[in-house]
Amino acid sequence: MTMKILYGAAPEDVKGYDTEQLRNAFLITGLFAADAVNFTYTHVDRLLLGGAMPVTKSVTFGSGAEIGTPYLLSAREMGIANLGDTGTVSVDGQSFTLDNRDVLYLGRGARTIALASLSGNSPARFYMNSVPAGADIPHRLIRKGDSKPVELGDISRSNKRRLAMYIHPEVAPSCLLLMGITDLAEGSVWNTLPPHLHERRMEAYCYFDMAAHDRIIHLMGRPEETRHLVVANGDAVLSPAWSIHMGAGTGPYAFVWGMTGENQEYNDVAPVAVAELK
Ligand SMILES: O=C(O)C(=O)C[C@H](O)C(=O)CO
Ligand SMILES: [Zn+2]
Repeated sequence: MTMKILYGAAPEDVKGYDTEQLRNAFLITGLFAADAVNFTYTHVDRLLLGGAMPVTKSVTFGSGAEIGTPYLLSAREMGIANLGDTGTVSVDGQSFTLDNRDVLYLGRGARTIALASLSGNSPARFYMNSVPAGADIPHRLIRKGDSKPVELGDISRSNKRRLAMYIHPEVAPSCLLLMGITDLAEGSVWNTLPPHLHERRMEAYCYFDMAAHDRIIHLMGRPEETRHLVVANGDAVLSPAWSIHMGAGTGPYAFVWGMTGENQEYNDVAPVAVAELK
């Protein structure tokens, strides 16, 4: 298991960042390496995010040595989304089978977590978000069919998409983690219109189901001074509370969004008109 640390950055820092500094601070790559578990610990609301792609063997994690607790989830909850083919997650002897776009909620107190693919030829790709938790909530598998769909956008504006809420008070409660998956309609390229800020929550996106040659142009920053990140398949971006987020792809894509902060009010956002962006 690897654990990289990101400290985050303030808007004033970003004013002077070149491309490499911006990417180092906000872009997380290499999450899905074969037979590895790669985590990034961020000081942005202490969101921990990670990826694992078991191919020839199962991979295990759960030690809290890196974060100063007996187990990684001694004081945390976690969402695990399967972005690949079928796989299993075994938690302290309890086994869950996750098909593509199923999400497993792990409550505080889980100790040893083993991840495996049904077939190494078409592996599972487990994407994980974890945040500090203040209560014990039972582990729960949320299948794609159990998620709450929300239709957004308009095909004539190239931004039609279906957002599916998984870890959300109306679907599967958690302490402060929110997690869902947004799929773009065929021919649509734009996500998250209108762009917005949510001062009370940070967010992370993981873009997936992209062709190797495609890229997402992910927009971030203060509305009056935006920046962009060029993002490849399987990469994640951090969106601090002060940053807008939206993006467009050069081909088909989907993304997992995860949030944490003061509340779980999905609609507690301040939209920004596109015409106000600079
Ligand atoms: O396409 C969208 O719109 C989204 O998926 C938006 C994210 O869910 C989001 O930014 C939530 O705050
Ligand atoms: Zn948002």
